[in-house]
Amino acid sequence: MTNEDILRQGIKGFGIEVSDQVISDLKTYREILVDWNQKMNLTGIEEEKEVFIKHFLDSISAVSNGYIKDGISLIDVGTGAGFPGLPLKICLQNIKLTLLDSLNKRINFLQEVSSTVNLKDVEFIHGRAEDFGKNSDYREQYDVATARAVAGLPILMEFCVPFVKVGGYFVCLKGPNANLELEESKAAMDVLGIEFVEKIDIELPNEELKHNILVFKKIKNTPEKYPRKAGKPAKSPIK
Ligand SMILES: C[S@@+](CC[C@H](N)C(=O)[O-])C[C@H]1O[C@@H](n2cnc3c(N)ncnc32)[C@H](O)[C@@H]1O
Repeated sequence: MTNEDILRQGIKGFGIEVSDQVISDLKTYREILVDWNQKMNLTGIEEEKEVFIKHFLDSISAVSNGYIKDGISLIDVGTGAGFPGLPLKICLQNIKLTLLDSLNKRINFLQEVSSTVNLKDVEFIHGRAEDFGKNSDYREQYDVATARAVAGLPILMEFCVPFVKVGGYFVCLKGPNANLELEESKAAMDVLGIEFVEKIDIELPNEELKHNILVFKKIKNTPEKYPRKAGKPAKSPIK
């Protein structure tokens, strides 16, 4: 199977129609990623097949069970080189996407990819989740918040949940320790106003490591006190 076949079939396996344009846009994304990675640290992997599976298919797997779909508003917190937000947007072009990261160089990269592949309705924010989660233009404005590889779960909840509307979802991509992290996050869930919905096991082609998606539903408004000031959630996670 060619790398392109792996990508195409993988996306179809998550229930998404794949046009030639989507494949071509993802290939362009990888080329810009490899190019900019020579000048700044964006990713540890560059090889085409690895990027397709570990970055693109892993990101797109977040559509599983339908919480992320065309037309919703989504904020990707600590998006780095755009994962999972940007591959999701390339596949589902009517998502209203906000990409947030505290490193400005990464934001410049994301703008370059988005304009090259002609994405509409993407907002780029250079800043910390703790600051923007207090800003009324962003607070409780999103159908879904996502995050991958940003922080331990209780910290991540404090970063992400303030952005989600009541009735919306926090969809979090996690590795093999998801169950343990979930156990450690009970207090944060209570305080921030979410309930656990489900853990989805994800299988990716040629991948031995288990990936999980944890889904939480927002059931009440997050108290004004949260998120606490920048640095505080990581220093003393809610317990
Ligand atoms: C390990 S990278 C992961 C990037 C991407 N989500 C991925 O899966 O490849 C973590 C990213 O989170 C960002 N980050 C960490 N803490 C943050 C915060 N409090 N607010 C915003 N971004 C943050 C970092 O700048 C970095 O780009």
